[in-house]
Amino acid sequence: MPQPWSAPVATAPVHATVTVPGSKSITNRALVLAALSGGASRVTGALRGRDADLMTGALRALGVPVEVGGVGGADRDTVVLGAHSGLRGPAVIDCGLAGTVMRFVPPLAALADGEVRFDGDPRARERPMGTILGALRALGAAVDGDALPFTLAGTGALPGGQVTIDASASSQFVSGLLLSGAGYDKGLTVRHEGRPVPSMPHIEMTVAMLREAGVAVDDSEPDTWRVEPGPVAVRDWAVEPDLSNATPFLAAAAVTGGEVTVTGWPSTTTQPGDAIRRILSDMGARVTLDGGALTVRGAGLTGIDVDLSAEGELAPTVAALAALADGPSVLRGIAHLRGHETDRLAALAAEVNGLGGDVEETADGLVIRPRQLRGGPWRAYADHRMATAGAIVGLRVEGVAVDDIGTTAKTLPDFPEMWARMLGA
Ligand SMILES: O=C(O)C1=C[C@@H](OP(=O)(O)O)[C@@H](O)[C@H](O)C1
Ligand SMILES: C=C(OP(=O)(O)O)C(=O)O
Repeated sequence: MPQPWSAPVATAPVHATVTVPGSKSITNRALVLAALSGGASRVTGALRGRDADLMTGALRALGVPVEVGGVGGADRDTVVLGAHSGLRGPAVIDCGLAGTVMRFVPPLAALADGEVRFDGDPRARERPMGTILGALRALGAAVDGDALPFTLAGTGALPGGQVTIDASASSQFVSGLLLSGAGYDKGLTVRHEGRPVPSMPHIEMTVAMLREAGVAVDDSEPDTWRVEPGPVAVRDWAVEPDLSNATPFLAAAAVTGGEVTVTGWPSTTTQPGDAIRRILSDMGARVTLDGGALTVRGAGLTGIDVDLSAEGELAPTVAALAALADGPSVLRGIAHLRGHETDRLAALAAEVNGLGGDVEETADGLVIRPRQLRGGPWRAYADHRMATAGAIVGLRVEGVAVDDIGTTAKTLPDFPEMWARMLGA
């Protein structure tokens, strides 16, 4: 186990300008679509982090030529994909703990010729997979399990057609199927039946990027998505900064009464992280977006009653803010967080309460009553967002020690250095 990381306390209001790396969600969609196109393409502004490395590793394993860092490594945030004449096995895919790899690559591998074996981190074996593997079987694929590890025996083509799933545990079941659906003989119609699908902006991101790649998608009927069969256009992709990963830095302004600007904020986006503007403003911060610069000025911090079903990724940041606010908060609509990198509802409650807090789990969220917190250990549970939530709390509570800050490398590889720079260290 690495040494615990002593979260730095902000001894003064934080004033900083921060640039965050590329969006995990956009990077990994762009990589899948680029691989499906079969042509040579570039992804610029790409995330360089574990989840993106796992995705490039998966594509390479399936026979796609991939150069990370541009040709010859000259451009750090560029991924160059070479032309290829089809995906092929045998291959072994390491999904790590990346939802985007474990849910986006099997539908792609269903088009490969040969056997593809999938596995991941110990916790990845517990994350929900049965829905998407069942859907692939219904669409004609031979898959031998309902969770990691499993093997998919590809024949180079998939009949496709119509499938009904319950995607209430993860929007990634829908996104994963849609991303590769144009490659199936009959295309693909996915119908959702069950409790509401979480993280809908992520499905909108999938649909928008498919259309940008020339794929015809019909999403006019609620809970139904139709992807027509056809080619995926060969094109280059430019990745937006990761807005969810910007939120711990913006939170630093809110909890210290400081001012933090994040550069490159898109004026329109499908990223759910954009909702931090509304959330921080509802909690009392002043939020302005001016020419791509998003600035948060802290001015008191009130509690909030918020449904995060569309932007569950923000729950750890919002929970950390709420623990430091001056009134109680309720976070709702996030039962599906129990299937994330860790059970985030249990983890947030355990870690804040471990510092003397008062957090109660509900069926679909958290009730957070701010208390005077004391220093102590903060477990990250191999979850990048649990680690950054600990860092936020540590700005105001002396002696918070995050057991594994390195886990931020999933999507924010330089987090400790970025945090120190923000604090002027
Ligand atoms: O499609 C995506 O890129 C993602 C979808 C969401 O998953 P869930 O719907 O499982 O929450 C989100 O939480 C995850 O971080 C990324
Ligand atoms: C849930 C998350 O990740 P994953 O893509 O692994 O599902 C997340 O990043 O908050």
